[in-house]
Amino acid sequence: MIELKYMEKRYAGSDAYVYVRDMTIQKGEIVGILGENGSGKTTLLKSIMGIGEVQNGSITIEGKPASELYDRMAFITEEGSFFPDLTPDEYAQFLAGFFTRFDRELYDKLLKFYELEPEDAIKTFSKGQKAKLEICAGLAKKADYLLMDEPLIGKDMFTRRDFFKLMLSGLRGDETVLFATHLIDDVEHVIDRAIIMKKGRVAADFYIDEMREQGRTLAEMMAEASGYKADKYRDVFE
Ligand SMILES: Nc1ncnc2c1ncn2[C@@H]1O[C@H](COP(=O)(O)OP(=O)(O)OP(=O)(O)O)[C@@H](O)[C@H]1O
Repeated sequence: MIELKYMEKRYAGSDAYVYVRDMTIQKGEIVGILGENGSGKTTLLKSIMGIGEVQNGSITIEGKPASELYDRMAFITEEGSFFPDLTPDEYAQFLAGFFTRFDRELYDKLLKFYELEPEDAIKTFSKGQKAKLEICAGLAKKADYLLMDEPLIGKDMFTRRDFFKLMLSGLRGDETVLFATHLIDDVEHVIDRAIIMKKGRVAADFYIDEMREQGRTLAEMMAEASGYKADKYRDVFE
């Protein structure tokens, strides 16, 4: 279980402010963290991972700080956590030494699936290939808490589809998955719950089953929670 209470995050030299009063994410939930650009999705995920200091409040995972559970947590981001001079093979050796559950066999199978060359320097990979490597590493960590920040951005349609199939097939069922994305059509059928951020606050938090029972779609919920106005663009021309 992930618990946040009165979390306040400010960045030096910026007015940005992310505040979460009370949020509990149960074990086994697959949660979409949604919201417009700059709404606080990455800040929320990084704070849960214990990356960067939060000024106030508490964030615990199973009652402990993230630093005590590092080898049961994985964070897949666009930025990547690999060292560019290493090869995927060398990167795996590093990961195996650091993450006790690292599954080398799965990692190698994923590399093969994504057609990534284990002996080439990572710095020679394209952006998409680097992101795929990050997915291989993240999934092979066999983490209980899998946090992902836009792992699908810039990926072609087939890569996105495969990603969900790979991720969901590899889960045991008790992992907690947090998924920050703008690709709501892709995640609507994958997530159990949606948390919509707006200007650093939680604007909506609901279960997808309840949403469907009300005959609503994620796109509608997003537009409502974000206060999106379809004709706002006209202001530019007035
Ligand atoms: N390193 C930083 N220094 C200063 N301000 C920051 C920093 N990182 C984020 N912010 C600010 O914090 C707010 C939340 O940013 P965050 O990256 O969490 O949003 P996001 O929802 O992930 O956005 P996007 O969808 O564009 O990736 C924004 O106003 C942003 O400008």
